[in-house]
Amino acid sequence: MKLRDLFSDDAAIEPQAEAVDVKGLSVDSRAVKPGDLFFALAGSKTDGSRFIDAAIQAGAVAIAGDRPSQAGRVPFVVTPNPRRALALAAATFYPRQPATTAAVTGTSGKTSVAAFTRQIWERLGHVSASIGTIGLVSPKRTVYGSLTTPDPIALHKQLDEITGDGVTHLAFEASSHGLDQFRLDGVRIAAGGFTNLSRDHMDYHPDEAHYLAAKLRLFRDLIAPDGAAVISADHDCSPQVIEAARTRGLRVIAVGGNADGDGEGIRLVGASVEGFAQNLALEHRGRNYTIRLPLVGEFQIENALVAAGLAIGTGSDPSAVFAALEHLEGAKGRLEWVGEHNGAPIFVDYAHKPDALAKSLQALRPYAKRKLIVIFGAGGDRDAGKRPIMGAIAAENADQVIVTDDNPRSENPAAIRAAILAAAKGATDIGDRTEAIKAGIAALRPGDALLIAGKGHETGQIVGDKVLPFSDHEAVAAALAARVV
Ligand SMILES: CC(=O)N[C@H]1[C@@H](OP(=O)(O)OP(=O)(O)OC[C@H]2O[C@@H](n3ccc(=O)[nH]c3=O)[C@H](O)[C@@H]2O)O[C@H](CO)[C@@H](O)[C@@H]1O[C@H](C)C(=O)N[C@@H](C)C(=O)N[C@H](CCC(=O)O)C(=O)O
Ligand SMILES: Nc1ncnc2c1ncn2[C@@H]1O[C@H](COP(=O)(O)OP(=O)(O)OP(=O)(O)O)[C@@H](O)[C@H]1O
Ligand SMILES: N[C@H](CCC[C@H](N)C(=O)O)C(=O)O
Ligand SMILES: [Mg+2]
Repeated sequence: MKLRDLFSDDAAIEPQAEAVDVKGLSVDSRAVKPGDLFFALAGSKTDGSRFIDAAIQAGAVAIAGDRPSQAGRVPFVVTPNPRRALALAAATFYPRQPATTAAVTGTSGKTSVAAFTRQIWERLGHVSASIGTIGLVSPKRTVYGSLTTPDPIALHKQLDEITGDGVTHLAFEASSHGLDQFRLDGVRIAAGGFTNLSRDHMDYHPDEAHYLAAKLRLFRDLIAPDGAAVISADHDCSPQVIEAARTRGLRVIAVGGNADGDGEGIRLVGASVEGFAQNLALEHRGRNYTIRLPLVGEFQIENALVAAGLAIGTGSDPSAVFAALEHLEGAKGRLEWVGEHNGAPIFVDYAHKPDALAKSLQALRPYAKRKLIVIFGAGGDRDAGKRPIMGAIAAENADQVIVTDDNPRSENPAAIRAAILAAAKGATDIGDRTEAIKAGIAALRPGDALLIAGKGHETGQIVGDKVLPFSDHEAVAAALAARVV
């Protein structure tokens, strides 16, 4: 592809460089291949412009960045926002995208909403995929991904491939990092969803306002002008998100108890727990629906309604969409029942931030007639401020707390646990997660319930720079099978 064709008019390209043939795109000098266009990006740890020489040495035929460089040996494209230019170039270079794409943002629930939206579309007969924290899930390929919102090159390569596979419908997660770093600016988004907002990623965003502003980019800048915005209406921040969507002229579908059931909204009229399912009464366009949602956890109602809204907002028939909710399966490790001991259920959940931990403990309270036990930790090299907050939430919402390790990374694991324990009176400290799980299960008596929080679908324990194989699912299965409990 010609260099000129990869940029919009705001990029300055010397006329003699316009026809340079670009064979690939790269943002990492260590991954540059001959023929690549290298984007020099200012990052959080270093600055890509320091690696321009290395990129040229590796075969880069052109460089793009916001400051002209002395590199001189290959053409340099000056563009005011290189990260956004990269996203648009990636969309041009890998041109195919599923015809219908929905994105979801919010502090919690993105992975679940993306999975639910894919399942609803699938049931309605569309070839569907989802991309996010648990990777790419599509009929022809399932690929683990390390980022919630992949970088634009990986993202558009994947969109192009799955479209070639026949995928027509895609739901994907828009993380605040992804939005802030313009990773998804090249995607044609027909509908965007918003779940909720609470403390997260305070190691990246300077404050909550910056965090919310990143999320609002989905509605302010990215959804197609004739697209839909599906917004959970039950939070303090909901009016602000709805306002942003209305200002853009998007079709707003509010969902939840505060939504308007007479019109576009999906109103939650009532909900009751029945075993491991919930019965919902809904109203949409003045019609009433009764649904059995086969999922544990009040928060899954919000996720299911946002997913339903995304399907309706992209043209699916409401009654078929609501009927599909009766078949939803939770995403792996999201308040997932993984076994029982002495008749007490054991759940694995990905709650690794304060609000999620509170919500999942509250969701399990109805299943613990006696004691609710929780095992959790906090990641190293991540927001340290959340540790005591999570400790206090566990102490308040559970009857027995075991603090353990969850990806200590470069930090001292005992120090992370100590920060949690300081706010969790009476908690037990068991660093080794396998031992903690054994102890939690051994403590179970009839009428109890156990929550193992923080790792969800993860299959490794990150200690230092090593990823040691570990899964909560396997640790539970091993403890139950070995009858050590
Ligand atoms: C903090 C963050 O978001 N970092 C992301 C960002 O890296 P960066 O640009 O800040 O990297 P940097 O190390 O400062 O380097 C700057 C530039 O120099 C380049 N470089 C660097 C060294 C070298 O030798 N040569 C070279 O060319 C780098 O490739 C980069 O382009 O852009 C990179 C490319 O897109 C991402 O891989 C990287 O994600 C890192 C690995 C990461 O851990 N991100 C996490 C925090 C993240 O994005 N999480 C969110 C949210 C999770 C959730 O809530 O679910 C996600 O979407 O996954
Ligand atoms: N709507 C919700 N409200 C509050 N908590 C939720 C909600 N949905 C999920 N959770 C909690 O958050 C955890 C993560 O859920 P999920 O993976 O769907 O969200 P996410 O936004 O993708 O999270 P992440 O950013 O970590 O990938 C769940 O295991 C549960 O504890
Ligand atoms: N068990 C994990 C969760 C990480 C979730 C990820 N989305 C992030 O915060 O970057 C940890 O704390 O290491
Ligand atoms: Mg996710």
